[in-house]
Amino acid sequence: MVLRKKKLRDINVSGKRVLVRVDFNVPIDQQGNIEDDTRIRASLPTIEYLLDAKAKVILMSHLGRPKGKDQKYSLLPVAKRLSRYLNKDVIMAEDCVGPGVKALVDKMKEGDVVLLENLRFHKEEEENDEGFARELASLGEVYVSDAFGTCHRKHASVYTVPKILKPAVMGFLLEKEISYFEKAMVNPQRPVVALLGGVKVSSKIGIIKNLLKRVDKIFVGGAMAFTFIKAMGYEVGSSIVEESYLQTARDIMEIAKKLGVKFYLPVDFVLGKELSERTPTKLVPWQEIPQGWMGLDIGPVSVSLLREIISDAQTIIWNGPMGAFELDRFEDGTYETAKMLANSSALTIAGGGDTDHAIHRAGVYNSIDFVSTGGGAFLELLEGNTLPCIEVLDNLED
Ligand SMILES: Nc1ncnc2c1ncn2[C@@H]1O[C@H](COP(=O)(O)OP(=O)(O)O)[C@@H](O)[C@H]1O
Ligand SMILES: O=C(OP(=O)(O)O)[C@H](O)COP(=O)(O)O
Repeated sequence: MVLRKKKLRDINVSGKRVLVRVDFNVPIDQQGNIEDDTRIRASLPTIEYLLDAKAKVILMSHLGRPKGKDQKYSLLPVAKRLSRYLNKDVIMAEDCVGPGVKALVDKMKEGDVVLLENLRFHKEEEENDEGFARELASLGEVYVSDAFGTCHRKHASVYTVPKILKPAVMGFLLEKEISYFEKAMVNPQRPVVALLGGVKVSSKIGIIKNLLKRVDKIFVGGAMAFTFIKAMGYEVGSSIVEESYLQTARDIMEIAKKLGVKFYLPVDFVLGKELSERTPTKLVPWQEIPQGWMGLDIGPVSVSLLREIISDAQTIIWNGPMGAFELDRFEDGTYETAKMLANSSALTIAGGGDTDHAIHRAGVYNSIDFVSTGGGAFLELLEGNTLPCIEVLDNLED
């Protein structure tokens, strides 16, 4: 992955219709209130730059996974929020393609902002339909990609439009995501420490294997730890275990040893009888989990161990909660991890949908160097995969 030679600052956008693919896929509650607008704020530098440069800004995004035109998934609440941040009108288009939209963008003036309606109201978006991509492309004179969270999807607006509409460049958010990722994974300051959590070894196996090649130390917490502990022959009570991954877990520990990567597991756990707020709890060392109890968070000694592990780190990468943090009784391990990163002088990078959520809830979002706006896209990068929509931009002729 390379940062393309031609950047947003290098092209002339003054007076031009600039079609910007953003990821405004934000959580919205039943009453239409935006629960977390991080992704909207993350694209403000690109939008504000374009407005300062006197462009006509046409924004497009998907929201959720609607089946057809379901107004529950309208981007109208996003237009209202954006309007507050920009302190100017954001004109909500009735659709994202069609004669009405064409007429609307044709009469835009410099400094106008139009938000197209949810791209996924048309199945052609996810089908990566070329005709649909051409219709979208015809709305602009310049293309800017700022939708990092969607870059792992080969969808029309983010994968095919940049092949049609030139010049096509990355927005500032995309550049920032890539440059932080490269600082952590390609040319990192060492020692590099990876902290992993979450539930399934099966879904993180590619990430663990890729990280083993790149980091100096790795700590595996969350429910994943129990597959490793069981693989070593210990009792884990009714904790979540992936029985079919026990050998994989042994292989991973063996690879770590061969590569000289220090591999750590939690040394104590907060247990519950069940995954519920009302369950009784118990704190035990890792080798003493009784029958009928499940590990739902890492304990305080594990938190101290983590503090020790990261004490000399120059780079820390975190993905996956250390426990079932959605329940108050099992939130401490995850929140302490978040706070530790926030207080560390290392370069700290985190990502993943639940990890992002946990960092917000721990109240330390602004103290971590970089929290990726991508869930799936960030995980793909951690796994060592390239993102198709970034590759498209990398491969364009300047
Ligand atoms: N010990 C545990 N038992 C049950 N669930 C756990 C445990 N540890 C972590 N989790 C759960 O893991 C989930 C997040 O995992 P994951 O999806 O891998 O994270 P991310 O979205 O950040 O990549 C959370 O819902 C959390 O409750
Ligand atoms: O929120 C997103 O992905 P994420 O939940 O993995 O971060 C992106 O907007 C992509 O959405 P999708 O997973 O419905 O294709």
